[in-house]
Amino acid sequence: MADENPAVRRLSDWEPEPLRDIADEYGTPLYVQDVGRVRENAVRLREAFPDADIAYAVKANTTHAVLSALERAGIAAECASAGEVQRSLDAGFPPERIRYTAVNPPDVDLDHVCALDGVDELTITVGARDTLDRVAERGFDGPLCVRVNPGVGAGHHAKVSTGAEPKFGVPYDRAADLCRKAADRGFDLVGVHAHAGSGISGEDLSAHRELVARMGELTREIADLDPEFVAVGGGFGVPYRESEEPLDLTRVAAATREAIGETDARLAIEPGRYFVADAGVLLTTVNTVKPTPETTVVGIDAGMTTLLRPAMYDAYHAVRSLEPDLPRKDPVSCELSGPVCETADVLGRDRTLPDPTRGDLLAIGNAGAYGYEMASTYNSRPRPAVVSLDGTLVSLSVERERLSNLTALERSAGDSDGSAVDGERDADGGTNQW
Ligand SMILES: Cc1ncc(COP(=O)(O)O)c(C=O)c1O
Ligand SMILES: N[C@@H](CCCC[NH3+])C(=O)O
Repeated sequence: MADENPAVRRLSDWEPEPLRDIADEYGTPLYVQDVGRVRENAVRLREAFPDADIAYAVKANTTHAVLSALERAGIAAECASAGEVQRSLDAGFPPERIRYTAVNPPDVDLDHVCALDGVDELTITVGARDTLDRVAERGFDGPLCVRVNPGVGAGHHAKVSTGAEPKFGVPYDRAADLCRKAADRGFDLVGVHAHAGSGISGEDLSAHRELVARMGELTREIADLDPEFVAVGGGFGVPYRESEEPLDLTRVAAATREAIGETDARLAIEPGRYFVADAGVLLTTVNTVKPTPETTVVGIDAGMTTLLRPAMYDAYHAVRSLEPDLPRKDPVSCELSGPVCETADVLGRDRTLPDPTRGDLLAIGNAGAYGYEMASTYNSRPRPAVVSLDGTLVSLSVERERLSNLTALERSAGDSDGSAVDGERDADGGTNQW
């Protein structure tokens, strides 16, 4: 019998017909996110970490459908900005299930979060003494967590290895002191937090173990402060290549429990990618086929502004034609090039496609995490639409951006009628972002 909740959903596992119908109806480029698969990923995380507090790192995919599904599944929300906090509240997360991990937070973010109804139930994680002072200035007296720089980083690329970057968290050997000072100042110190980086593979868990061991040690050092939880971040990788094996979550959980050692604090984890990556595909249409001496260039309507990961991290995403098996000529090796005027605008090199032809529909795999979230409007390219899939239910989650949206915020000198517009300084000198 087929496994009802397999550890990975590969691009080849997606049924082509429903995706073709969705592309016909909504056009391309288009992200399709299967909310049912997001729930399955949540179930496997729960089974592997039955005693842990599990949060979803919202930055991976903030679509309302994803957030509300995870809220209903009882998962918490880990947020990197006031915008993510607001989206989580809008999706129904109660403040007590929201953790705001503030990294060099702009004033507007702290102003917004600290003025929210129920802010005294929401946990703010601070990674600098300055941030502690700034939340105190705003009267925050809710649950507080200290982000620690564990000095151990990991991840699929140097640009996503955070654990040893000075930007993130209080240096490990000063963390206990900051926790004590916070408690002395009357803060409700509920936990400590660290995150090694993103895309940790099962092949080498040594960095993860080391980070967890250090956090266990720190938790014992401040045991007299009674921390409720020790958060060891997210970063669980997913297989992007069809040949890669999925992460063995049970093994990761066992390694985590062993490394953390004795503590009364609850373990907390906050994966992002793991919940959503294999639940999403990006659909794109071939618009140009150009044989060259080096390769066949296959021009598509998605590019680095739609899916930034290949340009930014040299990330690999599987590609597949969704065309029916017509009699086609031999498969060809090709380069998938986007419409953006940048050399980096290539979503895949040395890929084999069956006789690519103008109008073909292609699917790009594992696009559910950090896909739409990192889309931009560079080259004045409107961002794509997002459709959610839940069983047989298909619904539009995010409308396709239009050219008129791109210019909607523009002002010309002399346009102003003297009234305040968003982005101008308001009366007390702040900039209004809401
Ligand atoms: C603090 C923090 N927590 C969690 C995550 C989620 O990482 P991932 O999506 O790799 O699980 C990130 C992103 O790397 C992060 O910065
Ligand atoms: N955006 C990165 C991962 C997240 C890093 C955030 N700390 C990626 O697409 O792999």
